[in-house]
Amino acid sequence: MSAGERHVRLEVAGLAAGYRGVPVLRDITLDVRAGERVGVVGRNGAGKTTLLAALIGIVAPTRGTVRLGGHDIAGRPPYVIAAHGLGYVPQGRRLFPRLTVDENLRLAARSKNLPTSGVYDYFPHLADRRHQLAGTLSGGEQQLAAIARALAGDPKVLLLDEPAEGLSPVAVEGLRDTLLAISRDRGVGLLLVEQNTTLLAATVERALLLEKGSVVGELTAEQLGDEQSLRVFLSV
Ligand SMILES: Nc1ncnc2c1ncn2[C@@H]1O[C@H](COP(=O)(O)OP(=O)(O)OP(=O)(O)O)[C@@H](O)[C@H]1O
Repeated sequence: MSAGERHVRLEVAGLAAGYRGVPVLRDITLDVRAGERVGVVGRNGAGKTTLLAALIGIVAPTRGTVRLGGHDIAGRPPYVIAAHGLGYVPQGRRLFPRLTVDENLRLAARSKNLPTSGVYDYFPHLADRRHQLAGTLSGGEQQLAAIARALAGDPKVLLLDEPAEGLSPVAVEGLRDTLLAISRDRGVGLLLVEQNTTLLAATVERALLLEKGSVVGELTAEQLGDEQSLRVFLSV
């Protein structure tokens, strides 16, 4: 890997997408630098999940460009986009419940022939449970396993869809520490869709405000630290 590839930036311009001809994303432009932690906030139905789905190739963009490390990946199949270095932690985790933690990770690592061992450095608790069926883990453990699985594919930028959903405050703290460590140590950029204001405020450096499929503003770290005004933006 060249030094350039280690510092991969996600650049999105004029992205539009929808479902069966109904537009949802209208004109999305955003940028995530190497190691940068960016949030995406917005009310229910604003298009947050659709944005991540369009970036990873699950929903086909109808317009715009998505560049990762200079490669245009818009509209490519998800496995090609993942191979370029975009990782995805979907809402609801979507682990294979009847496979072990380790089997889940090895599936993700296989396409790149990567070892999974280094990933466990960030998840010592999971290392102890690597031979346990993923479906038998607690909610917090499953969330960490879903992130570990994405990390096993060696992403340069990681998309996360509401990882704090359903987690206890203690589990959210663990999640925060893990995300900060991944971004700091590996230079992985994060694009975090999240309604949990505690996790957002503690994790991201800025957040894009999505409304009706467009980015209408940006919240600074200072605004993110003010949970009360953040709740107003999210109307939660
Ligand atoms: N599979 C789908 N088929 C058709 N329409 C969809 C589909 N998924 C989402 N939509 C519609 O797209 C719009 C944006 O939904 P999306 O799930 O991206 O929003 P969101 O901001 O992630 O919302 P939430 O916070 O509730 O998860 C909504 O109007 C939704 O009804």
